[in-house]
Amino acid sequence: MSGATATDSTGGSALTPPPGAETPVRHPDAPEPGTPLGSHYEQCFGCGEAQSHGLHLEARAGEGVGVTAEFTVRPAHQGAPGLAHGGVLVSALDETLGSVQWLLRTIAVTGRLETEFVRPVPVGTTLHLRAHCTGVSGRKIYSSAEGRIGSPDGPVAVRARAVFVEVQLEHFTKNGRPEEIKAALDNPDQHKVVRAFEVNP
Ligand SMILES: CCCCCCCC/C=C\CCCCCCCC(=O)SCCNC(=O)CCNC(=O)[C@H](O)C(C)(C)COP(=O)(O)OP(=O)(O)OC[C@H]1O[C@@H](n2cnc3c(N)ncnc32)[C@H](O)[C@@H]1OP(=O)(O)O
Repeated sequence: MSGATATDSTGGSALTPPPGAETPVRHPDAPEPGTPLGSHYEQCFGCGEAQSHGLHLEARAGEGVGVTAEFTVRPAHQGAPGLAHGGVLVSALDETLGSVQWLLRTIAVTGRLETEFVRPVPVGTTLHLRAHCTGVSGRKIYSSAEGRIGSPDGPVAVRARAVFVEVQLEHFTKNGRPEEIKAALDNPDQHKVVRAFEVNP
């Protein structure tokens, strides 16, 4: 197997766009670079402003099909004493990579996500994240991300690559728990988000 490219059940290279993948195109109505993207769902663990247990990650539109985000590691995020839990860092990367959909105006969920932990991230650190789309192939959206310590030019602490798979709104209405689905559909702000993704609720 030496030198072979890792493959998966999809038959292709897992995390890099396959030959013939389309170059991602920023949607003409995507928010201007620097615009805060807000939350796609107020109870989201990654970005929800009403989620008291969440990461409260704040993402902004970047250049091209990219985003930037900040996440500050709090004591509740520890794995080892004084250091961020790896799974929490993966969540922050997942959320940042997911935010790229705002620029494509597509709803997609994480299919695969690979993370490289380059350095430990102490509690109190603000992680400066950026992510961009690297290719689109059918319903598969390929993207990559990195997180830097303390500033956008700080040392790299984490890197990730992912494949998101485009879904319809029914993905959530059919699979989610009825009480949260109802509350979300009753919330006018949620409808605005869905419209921003060009999906009919
Ligand atoms: C009520 C109101 C709600 C409002 C909400 C609206 C706003 C929301 C906005 C944005 C939401 C984003 C939320 C962000 C949160 C952060 C991101 C997360 O953490 S998401 C959670 C973790 N992920 C999952 O829970 C996925 C669980 N998995 C699945 O549901 C399925 O497996 C899914 C959808 C990923 C694929 O299932 P299939 O049946 O649709 O897929 P098939 O038709 O077989 O494949 C389509 C293509 O995708 C590839 N594919 C399928 N699964 C793949 C995978 N796991 N990895 C890579 N490729 C995969 C296949 O090979 C195929 O490719 P070929 O067309 O043949 O080239």
